[in-house]
Amino acid sequence: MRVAFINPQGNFDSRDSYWTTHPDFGGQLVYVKELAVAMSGLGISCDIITRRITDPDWPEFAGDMDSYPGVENVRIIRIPFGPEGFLKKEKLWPYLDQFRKGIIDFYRQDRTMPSFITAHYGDGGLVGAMLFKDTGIPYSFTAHSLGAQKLEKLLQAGEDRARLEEKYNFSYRIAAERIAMKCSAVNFVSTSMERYQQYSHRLYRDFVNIGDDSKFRVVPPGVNTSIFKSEPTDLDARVEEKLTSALKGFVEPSRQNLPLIIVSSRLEPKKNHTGLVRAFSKDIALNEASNLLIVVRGMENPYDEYEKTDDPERAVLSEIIEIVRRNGVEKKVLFLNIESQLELAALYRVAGKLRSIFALTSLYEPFGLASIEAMACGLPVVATSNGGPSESLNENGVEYGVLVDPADPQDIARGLKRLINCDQDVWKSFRERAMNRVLDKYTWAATAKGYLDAIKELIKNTYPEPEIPDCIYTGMEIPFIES
Ligand SMILES: O=c1ccn([C@@H]2O[C@H](COP(=O)(O)OP(=O)(O)O[C@H]3O[C@H](CO)[C@@H](O)[C@H](O)[C@H]3O)[C@@H](O)[C@H]2O)c(=O)[nH]1
Ligand SMILES: O=P(O)(O)OC[C@H]1O[C@](O)(CO)[C@@H](O)[C@@H]1O
Repeated sequence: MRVAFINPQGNFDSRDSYWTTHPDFGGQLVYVKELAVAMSGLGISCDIITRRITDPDWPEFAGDMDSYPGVENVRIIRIPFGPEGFLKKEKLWPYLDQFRKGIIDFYRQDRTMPSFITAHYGDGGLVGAMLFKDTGIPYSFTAHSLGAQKLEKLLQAGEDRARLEEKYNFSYRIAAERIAMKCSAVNFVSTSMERYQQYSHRLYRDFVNIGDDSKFRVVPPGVNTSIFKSEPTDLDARVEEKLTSALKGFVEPSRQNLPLIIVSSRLEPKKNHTGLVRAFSKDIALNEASNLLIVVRGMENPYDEYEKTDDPERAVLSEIIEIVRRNGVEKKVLFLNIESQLELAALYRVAGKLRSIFALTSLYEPFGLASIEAMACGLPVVATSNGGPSESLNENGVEYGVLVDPADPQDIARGLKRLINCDQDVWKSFRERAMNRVLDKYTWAATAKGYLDAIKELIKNTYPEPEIPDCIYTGMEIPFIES
């Protein structure tokens, strides 16, 4: 059986380039690669179909085809569409019909055809629906993140609706998501709260029935336990040196053995680095007892390198540095340039020796692979209560991590202090529970099986012609969606 994975954003290559260096290279890439690799291990031919990017700054995405070393049965197929050059995900909407045509041409020439399509994010979901209309091949929709929650939380944080539209094109995104979830054979969700809470948002209410069991499958994602594990690797010593030198550079000698609060997320406003930094900076008991380590990519000392700019990643960084300076905590907040998931995992293990913790205090987090990866390496986690962590860190009254309200700096500080100030035994029991939780519940092999069980069942069914508005083929006249 052949399964296609539709990801218009591009960004897949054999070396996982930029996974850590750009805000457009996030969890969806990790999810799709790991799922395809695990499914191929079950004998399925997997095609990751994505954008071909002709851009001297992004040479890794220029070829038609690619693959992962040592992995059979997974093809990365790149289809050119839109103008030349790298485009951020928010700018792809007008060109998706070209992508659809390119995919169909590819399969005609290749003389193969997928039996099933998995479509990812709103843009992939829209293309899945178009392909279904053209070919009758059923598709699943995996949202990864739905626009409504991101829009809502950014508005609550004080952002302006029209500015948000300009930057994120929410109207296109939400219209695409509505079509994607309506016409799919099934919607894969990472938690049942994603089904009942995220899909029940009023902006989706008329497009999907969350009470319809046949439309949803809860399939949790996984952690690559050959990378994220508690056993040390050869890399740990090098990362320990890197951490020690950063501590020496940023932090006073008397504070270099304090526990670290580690944050490692895309530098994106919804990840709420600023809320975390504010909470840390203002709570003296907290910042006397710990240092805050912010993982960055491609820069050694943001204190020297930052500047006021429109680039969103740099803008988040500028805000962080302003809060730190305003509160006089420069000697308690350090940055570390981490270049791969292997280094990230090593950092978590090495930091564990200082009794450190991991923080993910996003305004809204649909699932949050980052937190379960840190848990797999033995770090207790403090995470947002908005979204997936409320399910992954809590089940049947057992706490696998500490949940906090990301909109309330005092609550963030409370959650952090609970793990920073606790007895060694309490920290250890959080660590043990966290590691076991991941091994029991979050493996990519289980994710692949969950997808395949559903797919096998679905391809037996026949599907009605979907009602897809023709405007999706023509640059889309999408109404401005009010919040
Ligand atoms: O220095 C870094 C920092 C991050 N990552 C990776 O980037 C991924 C980040 O994923 P996640 O924490 O899930 O965040 P997003 O990028 O925002 O991913 C979206 O898609 C994910 C998969 O569906 C969901 O878990 C998220 O909630 C959703 O926001 C993780 O695998 C990290 O290991 C690195 O490789 N290196
Ligand atoms: O921040 P948003 O718009 O909710 O999008 C999350 C998505 O962004 C990415 O992180 C990068 O494009 C995807 O991997 C992920 O699915």
